[in-house]
Amino acid sequence: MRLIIRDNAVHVGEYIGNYISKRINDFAPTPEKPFVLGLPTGSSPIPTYKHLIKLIKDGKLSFQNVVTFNMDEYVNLPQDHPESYHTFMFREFFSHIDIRPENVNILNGNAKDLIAECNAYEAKIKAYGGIELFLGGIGEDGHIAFNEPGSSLASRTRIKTLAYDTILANARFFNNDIAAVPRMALTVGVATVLDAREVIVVVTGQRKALALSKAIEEGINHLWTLSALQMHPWALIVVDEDATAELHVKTVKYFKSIERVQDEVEEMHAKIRQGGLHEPLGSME
Ligand SMILES: N[C@@H]1[C@@H](O)[C@H](O)[C@@H](COP(=O)(O)O)O[C@@H]1O
Repeated sequence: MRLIIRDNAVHVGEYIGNYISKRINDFAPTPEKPFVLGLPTGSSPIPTYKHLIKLIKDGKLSFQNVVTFNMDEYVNLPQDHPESYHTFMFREFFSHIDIRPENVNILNGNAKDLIAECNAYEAKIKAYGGIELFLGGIGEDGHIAFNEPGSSLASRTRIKTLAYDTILANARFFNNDIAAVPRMALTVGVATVLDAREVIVVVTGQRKALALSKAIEEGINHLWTLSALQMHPWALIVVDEDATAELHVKTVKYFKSIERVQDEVEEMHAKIRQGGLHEPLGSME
């Protein structure tokens, strides 16, 4: 695992946006071989979406041959509700870029058969040959997607009851009315995320600092589901200075020191990928 630290949330967004852009451009996707990208909602990825939109508008990147799978969606919230993740994704990202609508995949929280919906989502990801890069965010309790504390680390796409902490945290999007926040969501599982060939997680703000330290300085634990990333061979967490507040100075210094050789390692892997080898060599760190 690598940890990249930037001054603030905007610089985090620029870093991740540039990183994703380079990965897509190096992959050179085509309609037959699209780049499959997993995406999150939440306020943390907004600077990344803003930067990707800029790169696309500047002609440096295209989403014509990118297929996306979103992480989660509320259950029983109308698709056109201002706080549905469908609405969020089109408002913050998709309606500003050149993605084909048929390449956008978001779980349908209003499906008649929610279990069939989740199983079909997993099957569709598999049919595309898996996710190349999954971008994620975390909740204050360390959840990734909606994999709340106690989620199985082997979990797949399924229905989840939201933790009270998450309902409280998300009430800000529903006029601070706790009763208006959906109680359930459909979410990809921890194992669905770990199956991606590469995972990048954005963590910004001091309110995420405890979750970050639990996830990277302690052992793998289902109470902090982000910690499962320790099992992934190609994981990157990009954070701002505020999010490092609970980390040991030694941890911060270590990750800053290994960033110095990162460009060299990246170049080497880009060459390998261009040579047709899509499996990373060993692990990133
Ligand atoms: N299901 C989403 C998560 O995928 C997201 O990571 C989290 C953080 O949101 P924010 O970035 O606004 O703190 O919100 C929700 O719980």
